[in-house]
Amino acid sequence: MEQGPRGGGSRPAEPGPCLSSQCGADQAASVSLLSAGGAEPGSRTLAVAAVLPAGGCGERMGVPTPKQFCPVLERPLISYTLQAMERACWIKDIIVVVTGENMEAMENIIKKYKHKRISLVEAGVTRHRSIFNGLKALADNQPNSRLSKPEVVIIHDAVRPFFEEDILLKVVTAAKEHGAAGAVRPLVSTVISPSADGCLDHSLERARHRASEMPQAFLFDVIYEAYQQCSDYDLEFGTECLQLALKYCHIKAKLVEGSPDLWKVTYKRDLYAAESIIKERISQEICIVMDTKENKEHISHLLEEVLKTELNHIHVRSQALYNAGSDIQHIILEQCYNFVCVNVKEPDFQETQKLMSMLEESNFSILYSIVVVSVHFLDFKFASPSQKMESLMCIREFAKKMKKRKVLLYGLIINYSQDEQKLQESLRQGAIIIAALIKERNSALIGQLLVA
Ligand SMILES: Nc1ccn([C@@H]2O[C@H](COP(=O)(O)OP(=O)(O)OP(=O)(O)O)[C@@H](O)[C@H]2O)c(=O)n1
Ligand SMILES: O=C(CO)[C@H](O)[C@H](O)COP(=O)(O)O
Repeated sequence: MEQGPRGGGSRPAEPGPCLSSQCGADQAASVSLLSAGGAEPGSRTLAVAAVLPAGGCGERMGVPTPKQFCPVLERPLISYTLQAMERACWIKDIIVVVTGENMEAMENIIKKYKHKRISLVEAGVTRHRSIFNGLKALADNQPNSRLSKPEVVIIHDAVRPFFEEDILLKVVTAAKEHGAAGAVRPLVSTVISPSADGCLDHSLERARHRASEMPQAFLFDVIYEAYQQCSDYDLEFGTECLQLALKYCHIKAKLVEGSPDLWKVTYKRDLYAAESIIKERISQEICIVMDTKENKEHISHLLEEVLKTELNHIHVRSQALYNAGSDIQHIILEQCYNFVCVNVKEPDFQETQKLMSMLEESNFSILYSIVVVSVHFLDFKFASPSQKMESLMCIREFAKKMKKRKVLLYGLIINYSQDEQKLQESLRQGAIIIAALIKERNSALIGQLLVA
């Protein structure tokens, strides 16, 4: 059964050229055609839409939830794909094709993560049938549709969350010129052909073949015509849209080399790989929140210096607590989801509490959990870490409360020794613990007090 498109977002008011990935979701709705050297001044704009098949059941994943809805860092996989697609503000409409039974779940995801420009269409029983349904929704003369036919359509699997705007631009530009285009990768394994008795018949020369990945893009009229003409056999068993354009419209697709991250999440191990990639990406920035920015001898600055040297692949910046409020939103918008809050004043937990209130007021990230490491100093020669721990026990309850608001809060006590060498050693140990907490984002460890 098919269903007409259900709008999940609003259409941009005025189409206009926009090539920056920074532009807002509602800003522009068309892309200037690119030459090899960049945007052609004065070139006319191109209406582009995208169809994302998301109507599969993920049999090979072997879990009850279809893989596109499986949580990765507590957020459904498909939300990452939509976020990546939305970054291309020149894509006018994004058609997500889902089964009737998952329609409501999809609507909730769109609402929760504030996805824009999305319309939902009901899936077919195979991937090709789902894509065809998505294309039908974009074709002319659809009753009660707010969608209009694009010149170029991108087709991209909902379960390929990692792609940059650059590859979208490349396939769209090539599709405009050649009629069809798709991302490809070198083969990892050699492809062999078995004979009926299960023995090797022949093997293909690996260097002469490519793995077909996504995204792909087509002149809309070409791919729509191909789907209208193709046989039931193609719709049932076909796996390659570029082949349909060749077979039915005699269009030879341009092949564009893509990045290794374009792979399709298929097996359970792919979910672990996806999680690692996302963790790696969001652990690249740390903001140290301290009570002062001036005194370079201050312990906060010593910690900042050690973090910079020990974690040299991570960008470390600092922010004075007294005026952090207005800047927190900005810091998160700049893709920083990690804060180290240095507590030097009494009572013990004051600075961290202040940072938490600021985070709450700033209506923080809806996309990723934020890690906050609450750092406390103590000279172990004069007081034992267990004494300090007692005074910091409130962190447990506080961490539980903040977890509900997508903040992962951990505590860290660092030995503030008068001995320069010992101090450097515990600061180094502290930096290693901070890096591990940020990298792992382990919710089982929230509210724990670690000692360096
Ligand atoms: N009837 C179908 C089947 C698949 N897809 C979508 O096509 C993409 C790529 O297909 P695939 O990886 O094969 O997904 P599944 O069919 O879900 O996986 P499996 O083959 O393991 O069951 C996925 O986003 C999937 O949701 C679809 O929209 N409609
Ligand atoms: O790579 C692709 C097209 O080039 C498709 O993602 C792939 O063929 C889908 O096939 P299947 O649904 O059987 O995994």
